Amino acid sequence: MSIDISNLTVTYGQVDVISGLSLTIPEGCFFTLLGPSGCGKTTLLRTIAGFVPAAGGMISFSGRDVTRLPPHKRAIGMVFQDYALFPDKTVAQNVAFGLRARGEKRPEIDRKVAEALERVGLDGFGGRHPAALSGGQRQRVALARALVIKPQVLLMDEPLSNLDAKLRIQIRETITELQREANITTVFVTHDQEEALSMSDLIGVMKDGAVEQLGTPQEIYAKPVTGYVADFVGAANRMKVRLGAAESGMVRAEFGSASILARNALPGQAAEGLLVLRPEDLKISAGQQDGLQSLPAQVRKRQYLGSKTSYCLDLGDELQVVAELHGPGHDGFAPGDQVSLGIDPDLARVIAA
Ligand SMILES: Nc1ncnc2c1ncn2[C@@H]1O[C@H](COP(=O)(O)OP(=O)(O)OP(=O)(O)O)[C@@H](O)[C@H]1O
Repeated sequence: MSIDISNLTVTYGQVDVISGLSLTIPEGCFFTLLGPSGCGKTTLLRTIAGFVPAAGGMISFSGRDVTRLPPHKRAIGMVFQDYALFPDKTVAQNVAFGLRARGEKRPEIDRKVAEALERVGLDGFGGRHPAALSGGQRQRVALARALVIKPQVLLMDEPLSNLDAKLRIQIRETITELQREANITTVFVTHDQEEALSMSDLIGVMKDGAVEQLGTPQEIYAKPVTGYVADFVGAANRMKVRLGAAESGMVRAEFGSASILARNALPGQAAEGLLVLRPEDLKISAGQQDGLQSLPAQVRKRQYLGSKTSYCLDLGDELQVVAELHGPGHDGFAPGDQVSLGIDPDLARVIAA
């Protein structure tokens, strides 16, 4: 099923939380809504599910208008942050719930429940109650319950947030494996950029009830179109720059008394822009580096992080950037050192200010 959202408006009281949002999620896609608390991710997900009514616009699943349908008629499976299991039912009864509601027969239910539990790695746990399970196991039960009804669309609202870091990575893998196996169109809500980047086919970065940028994880990370996206996904140095002459996709970005060539990712002609430099794309050396543009800099602070070292560098004119070095000798510079900051013009981008 593809999901088509067109001109959607969602209102709480008098306030439009989502206004005129349009979005297409292709069939089989693992789609993530990523954004900070309060940007409207959950509201959009719950509107797709049918728990929150649309005040305007249309939602359709592969061409079928579902805007006015209640959740149980939308063929969706849903997984919540707090698991939402029935505490007085066993694991097997929890997973069987949707099949029972559909009036399926006992042997068929037992077979499907056993198969679903096996797929999420909970073979033999059917007789336990949720209270006798760990958080990760509970979320696996919730996943089995959502998938056992063979939904056309899987909707997940921060399903990993209550789990510790190690479990989160394990369940992340379980979810993506099951999603790929069933090729089920999935909408996943998170505020965690690592989850979004590692799991998704497509990410919609949300801000104030709108999708600010839609793209693959690689596009969102390497080619953010606004400062908001650059800042929210990964760390980024952002600098207001004046723009000099543009030439074949490149533009001269001027700041303080220095300037560099950078990729021009601005939609039109502009006098100003925002230069975005990822810390890991910057190089530091004692002298000029081949093929890179060099700026004189002084090490202000150094933070040793084991696999890498993060340096805060003064560029003069009260400008600072953070550069991260990896590989042998990454901690080889000290505060006060005069260095050369190397910038690859292809990895420096100017976007709208
Ligand atoms: N039932 C409600 N009544 C009124 N306002 C609401 C209601 N639910 C959410 N809101 C408001 O709508 C906006 C979007 O909330 P939503 O829960 O969709 O954001 P979110 O991005 O999912 O945030 P979080 O990550 O914190 O869950 C917020 O400003 C929130 O305060």
